[in-house]
This record gives sequence, structure tokens and C-alpha cells, in this order.
Amino acid sequence: MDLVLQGSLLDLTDEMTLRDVGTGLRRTHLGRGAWVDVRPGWLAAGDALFTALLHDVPWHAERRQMYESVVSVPRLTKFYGAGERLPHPLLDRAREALSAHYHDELGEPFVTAGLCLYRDGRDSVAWHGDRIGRSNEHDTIIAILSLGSARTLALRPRDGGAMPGWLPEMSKKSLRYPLGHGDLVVMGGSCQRTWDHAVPKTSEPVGPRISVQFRVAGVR
Ligand SMILES: O=C(O)CCC(=O)C(=O)O
Ligand SMILES: [Fe+2]
Repeated sequence: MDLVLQGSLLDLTDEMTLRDVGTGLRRTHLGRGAWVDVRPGWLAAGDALFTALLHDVPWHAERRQMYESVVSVPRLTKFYGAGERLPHPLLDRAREALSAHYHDELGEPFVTAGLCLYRDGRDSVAWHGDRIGRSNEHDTIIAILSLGSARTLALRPRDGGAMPGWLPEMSKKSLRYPLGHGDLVVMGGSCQRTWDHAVPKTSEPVGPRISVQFRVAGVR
């Protein structure tokens, strides 16, 4: 793959370090029992991880039926199910640290890792909730480590639903979380049922981004 990380992101002199999850973590309650935690710079000096994943992961180009035609999903993906070997030891450590931090709230460990590669600003993920499995009816937590170029994770109430204290015109707007190299974002509570999220396309000249989503068993 001939995608390269922009030079400005390179910090090769520092050692790759997973910092404490709880330090600098900020929770925002979105209403309807949903919340989002953001922990900027969770992974320090993560260039080696980004580069390794870019080259070592057997990325898939998915094709999906859309009405009459078959279209390419605008990103590359690879899913590691429970018990599957992850493509880099740092991802095992990240998953363990997240399972420990969220143990009391979640009650079960993170076991799967879904990887997405957004090659440039044309790659994206459309509005959706991760509602396959228990998350369709029960609260869950999904933790996402972002690597490479900064992209926005956008969130909006599902079905444009009326929120207490929200004006009708606000239902068209979305909350926007800019995610940079090494940042952690965690969606919890009812977030997958009551809110949708997306990584919108951008016309900005952005390089590649990889996201690693950690989930509990049976949730996609
Ligand atoms: O890339 C991201 O940060 C989000 C990916 C996502 O929402 C998904 O794969 O379900
Ligand atoms: Fe998602």
C-alpha cells in the first residue's frame, strides 16, 4: 500500500507509549442515557503502530448491494473476532487497559477489534449506530483509538429525535469530535440505540486515518 503518513505527524524520536486512560479523560452526557468520553493523546508517538497496521493488516475492500447495484464501501476494513490474534501487541495492551478502566460500568471485557482504513477524505462511514447484537436493546460501550490523519466523528440523535431542551432545528445539527493521532473516543450508555455516528467525507487534503474499535462479544 503506497499511503504514507504526513511528515508533520512523525515523532520518531519518542517511544510509543500508551498513557493512563483516566488521565485527561472527559465525559459528556448527551441525554437519553448516552455519553461520550474523550481522552486526547492516549497513545503517544504512535507512528510505528500506524505504519505497522497500514502495511501488515490484510485490508478488505467490501462491496455491498445498494438497491439495483453493487457499490464499494468507501473505506477498507478488517475485523478481528474474539480469540483472534490482533495484528500488533500494542492493541492487546490497549484492549486490556480499556477493559480494566471500564470494568465496573461494562461488566464484561472488550474482546473484538474492528479496524477501518480511511485512505483519504473521500473515504467515510455513513450515519449508523452499532446496533447488531445486544447493543440493539442494551447499553454497551465502544472504544475507538484513532491513528494517523485527523478526522471528525459526528454524532446526532437517532431519527432526528426530539431531545429535551433541544430546539427542532437543532436535530439537523450534529456534535463533532475532531479525532487526532493517538486520541481515544468512547461511546457509552444508550449511545448506539439513541444516537447515530458517522465519519463524514471531507474536501480537506487529509492523509490516511486508521481507527480501531474495541467492542464486547456479539456487538457490531
Ligand atoms: O472510524 C471510526 O472512528 C468509526 C467507525 C465506525 O463507526 C464503525 O466501524 O462502526
Ligand atoms: Fe460505528
